[in-house]
Amino acid sequence: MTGRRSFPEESAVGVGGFVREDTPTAEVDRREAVMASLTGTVRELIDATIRTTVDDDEVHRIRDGLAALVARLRTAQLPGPAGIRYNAELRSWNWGNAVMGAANAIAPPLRVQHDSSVCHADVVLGAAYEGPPGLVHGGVSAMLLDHIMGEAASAMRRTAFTGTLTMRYRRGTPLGPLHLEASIVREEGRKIFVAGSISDAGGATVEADGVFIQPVGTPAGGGR
Ligand SMILES: CCCCC/C=C\C/C=C\C/C=C\C/C=C\CCCC(=O)SCCNC(=O)CCNC(=O)[C@H](O)C(C)(C)COP(=O)(O)OP(=O)(O)OC[C@H]1O[C@@H](n2cnc3c(N)ncnc32)[C@H](O)[C@@H]1OP(=O)(O)O
Repeated sequence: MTGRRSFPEESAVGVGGFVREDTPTAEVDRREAVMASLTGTVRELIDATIRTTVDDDEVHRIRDGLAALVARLRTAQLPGPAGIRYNAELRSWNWGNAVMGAANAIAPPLRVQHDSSVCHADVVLGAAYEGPPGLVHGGVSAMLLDHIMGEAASAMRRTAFTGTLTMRYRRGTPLGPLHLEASIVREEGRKIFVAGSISDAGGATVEADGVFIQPVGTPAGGGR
């Protein structure tokens, strides 16, 4: 143990949704790096579990060792999902997010770059994302595109929920290095139309169109 105080502050714990915390950005950054290092190892654990060929007795010993570690993590837990948190400087963090959460080993994680009109991300998908043999599960492709297209729609300044997501699986998406892109096609009132794609070295494997909707009462955020 490092002797650091627990995170987040006791008063900030809430269930789901947006949670305001008074944690300084430097402390959020520090804790995020600590959690990301744990998450990276858990991600390794997932891959190693899928691909292991150790014998049954060794599997049972490893299971018992892991159960003890789970019990240690359970000694201090949020009462529900991690939600989205933000501080007075509007530094936000959603460490449980299924696609980019720093504390979620299921997340590849996707690191989205925002250029002027295009969001893009490079990611390497391993054995944990397999659907057909050697290929990315179609639901995983949809999940990743939903996220990057949602980020494109929100431009990190407004809330935009997925209304409709249409996928075209042009050919199998191989596990390994992939490139994702998303951009806004047009806007009509609260509706934001977005196009997205996943590509390997040979070009697009999946293309998607999405309609993202700004919920009533949320800030419009201003022009792009
Ligand atoms: C300065 C302030 C900054 C604030 C910044 C805050 C946050 C931004 C920051 C970061 C965000 C970062 C990243 C985001 C990343 C990823 C995003 C992931 C997105 C998701 O993973 S999110 C989960 C899945 N998603 C849902 O869980 C939605 C459940 N659902 C609903 O919450 C409602 O269903 C809703 C809101 C969709 C609509 O509800 P509603 O009441 O507003 O809609 P309403 O009936 O008024 O229709 C209005 C017009 O939209 C058309 N319309 C309606 N529904 C449609 C649909 N489904 N498809 C196509 N068009 C539709 C109508 O046809 C009409 O069109 P028209 O006006 O032309 O007639």
